[in-house]
Amino acid sequence: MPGSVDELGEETVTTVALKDVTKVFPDGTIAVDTINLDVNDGEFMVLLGPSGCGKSTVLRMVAGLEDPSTGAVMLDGELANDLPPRERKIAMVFQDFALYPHMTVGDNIGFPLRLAGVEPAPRGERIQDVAGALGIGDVLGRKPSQLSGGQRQRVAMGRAIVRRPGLFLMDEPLSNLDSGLRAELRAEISGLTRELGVTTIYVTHDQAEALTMADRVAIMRKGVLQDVGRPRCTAAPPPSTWPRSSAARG
Ligand SMILES: Nc1ncnc2c1ncn2[C@@H]1O[C@H](COP(=O)(O)OP(=O)(O)OP(=O)(O)O)[C@@H](O)[C@H]1O
Repeated sequence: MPGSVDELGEETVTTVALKDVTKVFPDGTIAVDTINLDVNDGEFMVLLGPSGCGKSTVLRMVAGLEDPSTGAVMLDGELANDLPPRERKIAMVFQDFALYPHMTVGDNIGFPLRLAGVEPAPRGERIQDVAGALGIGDVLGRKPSQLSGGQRQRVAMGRAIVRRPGLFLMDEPLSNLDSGLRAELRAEISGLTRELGVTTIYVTHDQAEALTMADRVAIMRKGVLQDVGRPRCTAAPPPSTWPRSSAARG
């Protein structure tokens, strides 16, 4: 099944399926144990669990930064286990986002477009659009060192979405920010990804973050997927009250 086509005419990925995916590191650590998970087109899926439960390893396998030991990573219905990261057409934002310090904000955001050979005029327009949507349109001429932490994180997001990816992976992107800013950016991220219709997998250990942002939450513990479900619309319930699937383990 083909993915969608981005505005540069390239195919992008919009669905992910993990089939019996296990990751055992060379030292014997079982980081991920027989996980099955489908992420649908346009869905905001949150992977939630305590530190060390294997969330990042799942994300890294989807990105192609780790190979599964066994099982299949499917992108748009096709086996992607052997596909190198840059051929996966996926955008990523990590906790330790790295901006290019010598470039302005505008050049940082526009860098993926420059690499793709997009002409300066349409590139500038697209940078303006993305920066406007992220509320950083007035700092495009600054260097990253002249920005606040929240602004830097917005630039990293802008750089990731500027090519309108079909799939967006985020690993604890807000964990270095203070709580007020985290709440603000949470709303922005979920609003923006929905507006763009981009399929998103978002990793966090923060339950409030998961419940406020997710279409569905996948709860992990000790490498095992314990449950997948929709957060309630009303006040956030504690995890113990969540309906448990018959397949739940551990
Ligand atoms: N390269 C590696 N070699 C050996 N063990 C590893 C390696 N990378 C991760 N692990 C182990 O795999 C397990 C899962 O790690 P992972 O980073 O996926 O967890 P996490 O849920 O994302 O944690 P955190 O929220 O702290 O980032 C942990 O026990 C970790 O120590």
